[in-house]
Amino acid sequence: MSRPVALSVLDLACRYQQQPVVQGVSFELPEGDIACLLGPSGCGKTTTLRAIAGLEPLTGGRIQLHGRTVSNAEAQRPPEQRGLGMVFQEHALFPHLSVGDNVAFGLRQLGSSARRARVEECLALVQLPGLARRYPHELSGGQQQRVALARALAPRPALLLLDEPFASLDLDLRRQLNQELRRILRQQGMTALMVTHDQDEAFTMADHLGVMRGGKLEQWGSPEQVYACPASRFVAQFSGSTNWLPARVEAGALQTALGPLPLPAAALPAGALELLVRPEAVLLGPLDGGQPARVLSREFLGGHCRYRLQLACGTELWARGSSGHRPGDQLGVSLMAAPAVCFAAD
Ligand SMILES: Nc1ncnc2c1ncn2[C@@H]1O[C@H](COP(=O)(O)OP(=O)(O)OP(=O)(O)O)[C@@H](O)[C@H]1O
Repeated sequence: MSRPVALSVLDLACRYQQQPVVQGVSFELPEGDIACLLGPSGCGKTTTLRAIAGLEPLTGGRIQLHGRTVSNAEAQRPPEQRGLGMVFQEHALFPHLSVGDNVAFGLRQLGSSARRARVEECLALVQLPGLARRYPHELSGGQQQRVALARALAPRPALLLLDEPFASLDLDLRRQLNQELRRILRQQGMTALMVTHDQDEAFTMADHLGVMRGGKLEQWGSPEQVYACPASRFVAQFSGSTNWLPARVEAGALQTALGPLPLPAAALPAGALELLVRPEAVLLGPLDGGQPARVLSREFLGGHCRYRLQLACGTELWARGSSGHRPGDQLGVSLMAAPAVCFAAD
């Protein structure tokens, strides 16, 4: 049975100084799921998040929380009446309040002992038990963001909005905090929408991934769908490494330098085509095991190697594989079986 929809965004449009910055954005987020909006700088991710929070007016469309409209072009409910939690990139804590008072900020409706208990519970959740008396300046950047998360979670919001919450931290700490954040959100059954421009972060966090470009949502789907079946060349490129192999429809199949492939179910654009080939879908084997290819270069990356290959027709491809090949080696190359994804040639 499908879960109720916590957040519904329908045909959202926002402008700054008459300039459209978000247009026609629509998606639904079921209760208890985590979504990420991914896209390059300036594509409208933060504006979308701020509109959901009630911090930006809409010029068109509608935002609903649990089926109730909270924003449209005519009216919007104030942010504090939306039951949302928010975590921003940095400078989120009140510097003059202790950690405990920061976390207690949204708990004024509770009695003092219930409030203290909830503060301790939330600090334990973010792995900072016993730090309630410290002040923000006595914490590391990572600890400050954990406190910001505890503060946002404390009133049990119906939806948590996160805008690049760990962007100011170094990569290892960011990875660790992302994993913890996902565990905490799951454990709490929290619905969350996070903005990021980091593809790895989006892939590890999200049940639903929205890829934005130029104020529009180019695709909304699971990370696996977005990666395997990108809706556009841009989404393909933004969601991982790509090769583009020339292809044409002939004799009821897609003809490529790596052999014929079954036609995709979706209609193909007319004219010259290019097939999306992810590097890990290029299978490397003995020369008699596929189309001949020469290794042009090899980069050792620890767990695997990245190879630049040249097919007999001159086409070059990225591939990944074990460390056993050297520049100049002749290999047999084939493609992993997967539904073909093609776009009009660039
Ligand atoms: N207050 C503002 N006034 C005018 N233009 C703005 C304002 N805020 C954002 N913009 C513009 O709106 C567009 C979308 O900005 P937004 O912050 O939503 O993008 P973003 O995808 O979140 O980018 P980033 O990843 O860099 O934060 C950009 O072109 C930006 O320059």
